[in-house]
Amino acid sequence: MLEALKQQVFEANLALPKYGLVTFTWGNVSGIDREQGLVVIKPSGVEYDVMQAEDMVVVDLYSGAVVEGSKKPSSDTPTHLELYRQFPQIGGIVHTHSRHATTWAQAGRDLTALGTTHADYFYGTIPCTRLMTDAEIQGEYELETGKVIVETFATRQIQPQDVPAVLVNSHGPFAWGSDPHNAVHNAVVLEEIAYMNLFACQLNPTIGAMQQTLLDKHYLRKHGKNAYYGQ
Ligand SMILES: O=C(CO)[C@@H](O)[C@H](O)COP(=O)(O)O
Repeated sequence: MLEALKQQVFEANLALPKYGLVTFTWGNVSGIDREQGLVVIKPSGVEYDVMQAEDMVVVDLYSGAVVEGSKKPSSDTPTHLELYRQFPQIGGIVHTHSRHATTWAQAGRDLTALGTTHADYFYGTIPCTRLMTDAEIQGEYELETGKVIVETFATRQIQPQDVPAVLVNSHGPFAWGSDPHNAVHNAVVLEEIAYMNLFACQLNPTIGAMQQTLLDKHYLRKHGKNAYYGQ
């Protein structure tokens, strides 16, 4: 069942160490079959260099129950599932601890759009969430992490298809896209932007957001008026 999606998710997970986004077994990528209401995700704690496509775990979008696979699904599975349920346009999600994006997340700082590299992929600020409460952390932590991401986009009126990434405060980045490969692509660009912003802000501490006209030009020429993955 879902062999093609398992292969896609497997290859997307292998791209994380390839692009230097993870160390050890950190990070995870998932994909979704919305017709069947099933999510395929990386197994928990498995080294990338021994991982196989058949190790991918299939879980139910709504219950989170494992419907196929012998290994434990990623510890971040409830976060992925909440994002799929609340962001119906996305087809793939990636979580990493890529060092520069995680640095901004630990600092509790948004990634402001400072240049066209950002504008080509993200239509404005990439938000950092609020700190989670003790109750959220001590409760269903991973589910609550997903909820605080959704809350951030709702309260700041940011469309997830226009800004396919977030920094979870004190934790790290999540990125998403039309499929697992696209989600990883966005995660790689996010890390590049985090790296460049770090030095741009040091070189010019008073730097502000880029011109709206330039942001519009670069994002809309690539993604179109619907701003939905290049439509
Ligand atoms: O967020 C984290 C750790 O803080 C994750 O990146 C884990 O390190 C990955 O766990 P598994 O996917 O292997 O369960």
